[in-house]
Amino acid sequence: MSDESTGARVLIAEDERQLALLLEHFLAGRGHTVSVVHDGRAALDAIEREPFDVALLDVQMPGLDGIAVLRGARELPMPPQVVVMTGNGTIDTALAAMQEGAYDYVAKPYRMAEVDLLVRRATERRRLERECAAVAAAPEPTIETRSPALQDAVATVLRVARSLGGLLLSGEPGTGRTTLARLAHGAAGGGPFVDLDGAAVATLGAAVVDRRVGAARGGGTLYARTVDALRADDQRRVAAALDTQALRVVASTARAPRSLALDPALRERLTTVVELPPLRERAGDVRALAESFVRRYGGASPPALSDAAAQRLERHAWPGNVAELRLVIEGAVARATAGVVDPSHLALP
Ligand SMILES: Nc1ncnc2c1ncn2[C@@H]1O[C@H](COP(=O)(O)OP(=O)(O)OP(=O)(O)O)[C@@H](O)[C@H]1O
Repeated sequence: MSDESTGARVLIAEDERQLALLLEHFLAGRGHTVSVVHDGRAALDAIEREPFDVALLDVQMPGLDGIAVLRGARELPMPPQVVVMTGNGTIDTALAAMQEGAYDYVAKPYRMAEVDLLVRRATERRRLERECAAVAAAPEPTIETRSPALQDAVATVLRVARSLGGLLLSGEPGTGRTTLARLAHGAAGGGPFVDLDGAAVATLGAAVVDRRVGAARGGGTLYARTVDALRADDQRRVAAALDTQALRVVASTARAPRSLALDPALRERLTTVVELPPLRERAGDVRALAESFVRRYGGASPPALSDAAAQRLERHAWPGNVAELRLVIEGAVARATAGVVDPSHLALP
């Protein structure tokens, strides 16, 4: 990792070659290690290959634009801090980029001193982020549940986690598929956890599949979320990797296994199938999870969950499952007065 004294690893993605050259010279002169690419696809490739601290992305580039590169980068476990360079002075693109997780933006024409300051600040942010990630990596992902069906699902996942091979998690969004995939990975102990979002491959390009599969080699876990959105040939690539590379594939889908149309090569290699029941079918879980989230978000002296609020929560259908419940409780805790969460604090339809 770079710090102030050794400089940062900086990627410049800029299609105006003269400008890219100027930036490169300037930043190298400030002690940074600089790589330059001239289009979005090359930028994303570079970010996937090398752990840059900061990426300066031009918004308008051939192929993928800066925002698409930013999106792709944000999928990686430790993305660089992104500074977006807007060409036409429109603030809208810059704001959109910030919403997508960019660190900051700079409008052309800019002064080199501005870029210098931004790169230094972004590097500092990146250093802090790394330190936080190291701490956050410690707590185990947890599934709290009183539902026998979900308890069985967790037990099955833990049982098969140590062996390499394929696991299919079927459940509505927010039921804990990602959490279970991480649990399986943690139980297996070791190797990287690599996220491949089937729904994002269309934007990121098919090469991303090979790269993510490659990254999970050697005992790692490939989490193929929304696996049914992968094209058939990409599904076959994942299937082939299961035969030839030492990795674990955890695939997830919102579809029920019987209505899931997968390429047969992949389907037959996902030998363990686990169904996660939706929250509305898990008696007792709504209240127990709500109380757990109140404690989690309530700080030093968390409010109490009133009976009326618990009953209101239990009447809701939870289309977004636990993820939705978590957000509702987070908001309610912030709004709670007099140490009690009551129905008026719940933002429910
Ligand atoms: N049974 C559970 N106990 C505690 N926390 C849970 C449980 N199920 C889910 N969560 C939490 O709810 C949130 C959503 O879970 P998760 O991301 O695993 O769901 P998902 O099915 O992968 O949904 P998505 O694909 O939309 O992310 C996470 O913050 C997770 O920690």
